[in-house]
Amino acid sequence: MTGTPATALRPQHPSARALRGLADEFGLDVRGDLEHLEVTGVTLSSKAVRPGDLYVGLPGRNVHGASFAGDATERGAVAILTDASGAALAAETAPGLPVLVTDDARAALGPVARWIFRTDDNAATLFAVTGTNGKTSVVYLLYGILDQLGLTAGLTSTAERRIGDEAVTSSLTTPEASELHALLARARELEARAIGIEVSAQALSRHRVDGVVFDVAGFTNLTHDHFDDYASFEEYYLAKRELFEPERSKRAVVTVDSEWGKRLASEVRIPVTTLTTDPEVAADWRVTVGAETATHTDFVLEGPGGQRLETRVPLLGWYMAANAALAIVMLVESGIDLDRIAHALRRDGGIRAYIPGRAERVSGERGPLVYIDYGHSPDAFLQTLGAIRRFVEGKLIMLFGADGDRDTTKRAEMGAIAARGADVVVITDFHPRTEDPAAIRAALIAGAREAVPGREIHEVADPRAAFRAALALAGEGDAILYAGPGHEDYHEVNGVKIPYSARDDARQALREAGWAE
Ligand SMILES: CC(=O)N[C@H]1[C@@H](OP(=O)(O)OP(=O)(O)OC[C@H]2O[C@@H](n3ccc(=O)[nH]c3=O)[C@H](O)[C@@H]2O)O[C@H](CO)[C@@H](O)[C@@H]1O[C@H](C)C(=O)N[C@@H](C)C(=O)N[C@H](CCC(=O)O)C(=O)O
Ligand SMILES: Nc1ncnc2c1ncn2[C@@H]1O[C@H](COP(=O)(O)OP(=O)(O)OP(=O)(O)O)[C@@H](O)[C@H]1O
Repeated sequence: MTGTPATALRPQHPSARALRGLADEFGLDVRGDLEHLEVTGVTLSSKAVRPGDLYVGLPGRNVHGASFAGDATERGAVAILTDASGAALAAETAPGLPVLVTDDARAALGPVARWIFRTDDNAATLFAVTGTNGKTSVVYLLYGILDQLGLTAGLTSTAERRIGDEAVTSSLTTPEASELHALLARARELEARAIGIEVSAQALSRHRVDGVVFDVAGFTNLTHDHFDDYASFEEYYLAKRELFEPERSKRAVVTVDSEWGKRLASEVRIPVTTLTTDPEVAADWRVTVGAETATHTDFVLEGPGGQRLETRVPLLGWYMAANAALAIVMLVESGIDLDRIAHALRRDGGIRAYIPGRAERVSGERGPLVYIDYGHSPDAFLQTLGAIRRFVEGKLIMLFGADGDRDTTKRAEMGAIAARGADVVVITDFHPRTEDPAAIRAALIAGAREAVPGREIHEVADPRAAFRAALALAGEGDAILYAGPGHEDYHEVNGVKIPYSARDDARQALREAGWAE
């Protein structure tokens, strides 16, 4: 893959630091003259280099970053930090560029970025959220509630990075460390009071949140996903548990609905508060889900010392109540009074939050309900289908595909869950990348047929045509769940990102069908 885009949030008034100071601070081996050189930023993508940056050349899966040292120099890099093999490459591609050498440049990136962007001076409360599903939702819920409390907030998610009104599109769920520290520095300039950060297992395994200590870390759940990166549930769990080490987070809020959550709560070495939606499970905080409708979910949150809050989240499904409750308990653990939160939510008639492409309703008042969702794991399918079933009495049609070049072991289960939970299944293409799309569809169909042999299944390769096929099968009182594309605006085939917004296309198809103006 390519590097991070040039559209990261970065400080607009960075203060320069002497490059010699950096070399001394980290005991780096120096090749070249650092005299009078100053550094104002750092990035690991040559394409994102700005004048005054340190370019960090990392060995990647595809290529060694140091081979782009020439590109970085042309864009104004003052030096390169890399490993020994990178130093040799840089000497060829950018002769004259000072080289700082370290054993493991990826591991050095976080602390180096922290030093350059001076993010040890950080006034914002930092929230981290991990888990297989619900991370994006929780950071948007944190952001929404903080806004209702009148506090300038920020977030980094799979969809976007945002500080107040300033936002850029994300390419990774968790930014690389240089991008993360740049964002924290920008947050300081904008006087943000709190930031919610989605932390993936891959980010923990790949040093992306190094150099940051979170005030409160939250855990949602752990279910089948990413078995291309982790060999087993155990490995995947251990990668996530890393977030709750004392070096990374000060306090934890753990949802203990799952066995993994219970185990995590028993293993962490930082103060931990627990939360559950399960009446059979003991926990510090309890969520009781009330009415679940097409537009909102009501819940009551009860905690230690008789603390109680009754509110509503403008999103679909019991799990959004669980996500909202996790966000609220994380805020309480950061020192905000539950009464203050309750007052703001009462004033506004509930939580105000918009989460792009998470069970987002694109249909209007007439015709079938249409939801576009980002769910791409078996458990996300199960939960979202279950949530829609609660209030839809008509036919439920599920449209989806599966990622190419990603965990292939989940495909049969995705097909099976769709066949069990929906009345009609429509299989289409979803980012086939370098795989044969027909083979991906076949694996999904095989899983669906094995689970429910008589289920009505349609196979339509093109997503636009597939959505129209699903719509043609639906009428008033029915619902379509289109899972996978969520907020995304492209479809990836053979390394090429073809523009495609499922949300825009679905709205267009609803107009064509006469269901919308
Ligand atoms: C496995 C993995 O995490 N790979 C990440 C890694 O790529 P890589 O090691 O293969 O890098 P490479 O393409 O060989 O390039 C090597 C170096 O050269 C640099 N380069 C490359 C080209 C160029 O023109 N200029 C340049 O500077 C790159 O920035 C990189 O530092 O470094 C790249 C630069 O930051 C990332 O874009 C890339 O993420 C890829 C796209 C990815 O798919 N990552 C997934 C697995 C991931 O991290 N997912 C999680 C979880 C998602 C979820 O929960 O669903 C996430 O947090 O996003
Ligand atoms: N608490 C939850 N439990 C189970 N499923 C959930 C939960 N929250 C959300 N989901 C499902 O997972 C989908 C993805 O949600 P969300 O984007 O918040 O998760 P995520 O952890 O950020 O995933 P990703 O890292 O892939 O972006 C939702 O659209 C919904 O189908």
